[in-house]
Amino acid sequence: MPRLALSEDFVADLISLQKPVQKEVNDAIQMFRSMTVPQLHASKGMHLEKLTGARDPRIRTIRVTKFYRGVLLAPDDGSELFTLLRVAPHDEAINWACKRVYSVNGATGGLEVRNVDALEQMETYFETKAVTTPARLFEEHSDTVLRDLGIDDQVLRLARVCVTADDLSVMAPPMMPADQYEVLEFLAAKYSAQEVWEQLIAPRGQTVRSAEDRPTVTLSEAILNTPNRIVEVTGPGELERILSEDLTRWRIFLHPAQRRYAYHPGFNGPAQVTGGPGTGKTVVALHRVRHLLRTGREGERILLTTFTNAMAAALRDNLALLLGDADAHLLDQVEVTTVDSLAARVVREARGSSLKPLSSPAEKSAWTRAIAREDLPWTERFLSQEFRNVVLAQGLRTPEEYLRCVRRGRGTQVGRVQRARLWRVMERFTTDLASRDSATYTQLCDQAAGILAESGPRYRHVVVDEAQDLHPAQWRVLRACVAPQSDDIFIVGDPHQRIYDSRVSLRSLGINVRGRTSRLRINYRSTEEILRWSASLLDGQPVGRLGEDDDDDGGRDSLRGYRSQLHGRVPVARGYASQDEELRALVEQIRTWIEQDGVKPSEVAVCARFNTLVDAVITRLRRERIPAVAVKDDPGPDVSGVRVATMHAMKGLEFRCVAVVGVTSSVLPFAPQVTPAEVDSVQHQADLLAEHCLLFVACTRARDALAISWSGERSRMLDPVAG
Ligand SMILES: Nc1ncnc2c1ncn2[C@@H]1O[C@H](COP(=O)(O)OP(=O)(O)OP(=O)(O)O)[C@@H](O)[C@H]1O
Repeated sequence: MPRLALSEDFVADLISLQKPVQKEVNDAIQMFRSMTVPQLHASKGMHLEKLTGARDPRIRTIRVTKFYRGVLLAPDDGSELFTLLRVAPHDEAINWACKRVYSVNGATGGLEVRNVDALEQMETYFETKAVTTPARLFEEHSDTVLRDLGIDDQVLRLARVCVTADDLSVMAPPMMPADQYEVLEFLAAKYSAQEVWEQLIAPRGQTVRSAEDRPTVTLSEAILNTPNRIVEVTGPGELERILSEDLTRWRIFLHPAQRRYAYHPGFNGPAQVTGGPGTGKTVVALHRVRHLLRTGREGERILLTTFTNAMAAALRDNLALLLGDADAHLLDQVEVTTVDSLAARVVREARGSSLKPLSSPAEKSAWTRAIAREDLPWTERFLSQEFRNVVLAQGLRTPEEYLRCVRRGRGTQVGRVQRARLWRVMERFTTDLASRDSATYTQLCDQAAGILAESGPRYRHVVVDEAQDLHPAQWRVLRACVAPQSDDIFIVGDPHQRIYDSRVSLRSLGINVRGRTSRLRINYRSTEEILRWSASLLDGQPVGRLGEDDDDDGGRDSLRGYRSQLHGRVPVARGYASQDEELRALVEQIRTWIEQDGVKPSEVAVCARFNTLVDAVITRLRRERIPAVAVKDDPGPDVSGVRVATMHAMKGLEFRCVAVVGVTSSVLPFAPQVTPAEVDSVQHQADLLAEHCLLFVACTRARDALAISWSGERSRMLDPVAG
């Protein structure tokens, strides 16, 4: 019987087909699998055909419907493993198939494809273009070094005529083989050959450094070496699972960098994956949960946390999708929640009744009460930050501890006498709240961490999404939930998306990820144009590493090597004389997206800094007969209408088109949110950075199109992009 594998491109084609055609494809595949190889070749129905003019002699087509053809790679290594490469209308399939050549990457041993016709044209073009330029992009690397990294003859010739990184990007996949392109991209970004080896080749299991010494890899071995782009159909239910209607690519094909951590056989302690927006960190977290469930013991419990209840609901749905029917019974072993909800429950169970979490305005009033009748030099904001960022962050319990502590992350000096006064005010604040059966969320976490530390761990594994915004008290809850052991905590997050004021030294909290960290660099969500544009909003901003505050080595994170393989329009940034004009232009923009570009209203989002503008946008859109809904009302996926939200509420979401409105100097940065430098210079920097990150988060939600606007004076935060 022939064996069958499906390529990523085939799966993408299949997803885009109408249901009846999908069914016909499914039927054809079933028929294919039920025949022997000789029957297959003889079958009139299948019409397995060699193509005249195909550049790769192993390429065949089969008949799927009257109009559609499947493109196959037939084995030439004595195996019976066929790979379905595409399914497309007849002419398109033939045209595509004739130009492709499949080969085995010399370093990764994976199967790769190129558009050989297009690359040959590029060779002629760049050879002529480069004649007058002696300096070449890869001149510091010898042919041997490039070959050892998997670069083959044709790609080597092309690499030698590249003068700039832009020359290389013209030949991005699907034109150039993806693994080889990635190597060249890293070298062009000034990674050394050694770093490229360590980051791209060694993780694929290659141990032999020299290309000359490596054994030959057969076609079927190469197919099985490419789980990031090809999946073999194994058991009888497997095909149905792959073809199921909820099919999405992230469930099947992981980038090697994603797979390496998601399916790591076992970390000897906490592990961490970072990466810019859209690099698939949540996807990795979900696959890690699946791996832990499949390899763990029966009944072992897993805690999967994220930042908001809406995100927890989405994570739960996606986990159920990933597990599918086959592993659905494992879902009961996973609790998906926010750390705050978990903490509130732990406290409620311990007290026998719940504490009411305090809203921000109620907290401000409580501080006002605590300082009433005293002539103190501190504002409510200063007190609230001191309580949250020093007392609760360090879990201080007594005035003596507070007197002795190092006030990490605070830029003001506070002497002994002042500390004693501050402690009294904070004590009054907590007593007042306790008498009202109320507490801030951070207090709840602080209490829950204490309760859990005494009662002992409750889970075998903890997996944390959106880790960048967790407060030390929340980390203590997580640390106490699971005993220190192998695979105890798996963390994913992006310090460039830190929009709440939480600086943490994970090491000091007993979560040491040293030697078990990885970074993702390919963005699967947005176009390269949106990515570059958004990343430059953070140019020069001092973004610290995830989980390291200034007391660690204070190193900086960076978006180096962060990129997308998708391309589209450059974002538009435009100012207007009045808000009315700005909203009129917004309506026009949304109409263009929906009516001309065919985008569904629910795939369009508008976001603003505050709810007042969110409400104004909704009213305006509805007045113009464009359906609009507020994200905070939690519209399900079936509700139509443009999504409108504050920038904070955009965290973790994604849309095809995003408009960010009201980006004026008065709201970004928002002065009341930024501690004046003279009050606390360290806090000032942290607050300003959070404002920059907020705009960055909003912009990086866009997949295909991004429009930014303002009325009146433009925010200075747009200076790097708007000229
Ligand atoms: N291997 C993959 N193949 C195809 N699509 C992927 C892959 N990994 C992630 N994606 C898609 O990329 C998008 C972003 O993924 P995800 O939300 O996991 O990224 P993230 O890094 O958590 O993003 P953010 O930090 O911006 O919230 C999603 O649409 C996801 O389905």
